[in-house]
Amino acid sequence: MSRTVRFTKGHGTRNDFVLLDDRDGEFALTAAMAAALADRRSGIGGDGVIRIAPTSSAREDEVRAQADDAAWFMDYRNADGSVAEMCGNGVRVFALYLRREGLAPAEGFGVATRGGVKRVRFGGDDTVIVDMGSWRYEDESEAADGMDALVHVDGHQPFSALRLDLGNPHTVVAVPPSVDLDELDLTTAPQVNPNPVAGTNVEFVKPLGRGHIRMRVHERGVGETESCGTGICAAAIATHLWAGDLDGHEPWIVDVPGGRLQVRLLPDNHVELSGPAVLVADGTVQI
Ligand SMILES: N[C@@H](CCC[C@H](N)C(=O)O)C(=O)O
Repeated sequence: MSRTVRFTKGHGTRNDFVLLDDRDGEFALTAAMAAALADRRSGIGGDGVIRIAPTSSAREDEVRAQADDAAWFMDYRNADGSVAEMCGNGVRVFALYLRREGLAPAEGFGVATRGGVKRVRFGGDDTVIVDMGSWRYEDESEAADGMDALVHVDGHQPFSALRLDLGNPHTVVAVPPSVDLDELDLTTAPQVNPNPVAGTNVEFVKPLGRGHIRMRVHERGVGETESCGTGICAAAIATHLWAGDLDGHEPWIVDVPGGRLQVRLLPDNHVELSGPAVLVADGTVQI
């Protein structure tokens, strides 16, 4: 059965999403539906597709359990249709949509995700600030010297990297001074060792100055994107760990091809992401 659904196209530093308004919790976002909508030629186009649904209507028990803290669930799928636990840019666009529609308090609120409840608030000029929760090492025992993986990109010696969990998996590469970040071929997925069973997002980082880095990212389930909020947080955390104590130099500034975001490292391993979100267009689509 096909149905007509309201959609909004939005982006956060050019990491773009198709938002589907399912405020009554009436349909499921399938892999095929997400991939078709995200297709840039035959669909609407996006790095991901987000269904906006009441948390109480979620199929997953762990998500429904968040309903007391977060009325709305960000049901996220990558452009290839795969499910992701969390999306740092997506949650900011999602929050802006809820505010515009009057579905959530303008002063801030919790958003339910597969990676737990994320608290959002608004700055000026459609800046959305999100407490991404607490990060952890993928494997703390392996990460003693700040590196616990190797990443292979065509034409280069393997790069050392650190695996971090921001709700979703990340592998952050410290790009050596001899390698030009812009020259890396990210048209195919970098090979990561140890091989991550559930896949990983891979961030390539260069320092620009104290508390300031530049990053490119290859997203799991998408390919190279112009920005990735969880990846930006992972990159700032990894660089902070590699650099040692940089107290007094927060927030971190992270430049990506799609723009600039800020990251604050908070107590209890919490990390806060802040940057612009934009709602571009509204329409309806048959699904
Ligand atoms: N673009 C997102 C991350 C989206 C999910 C990711 N591709 C995954 O599969 O984990 C962000 O802004 O964080």
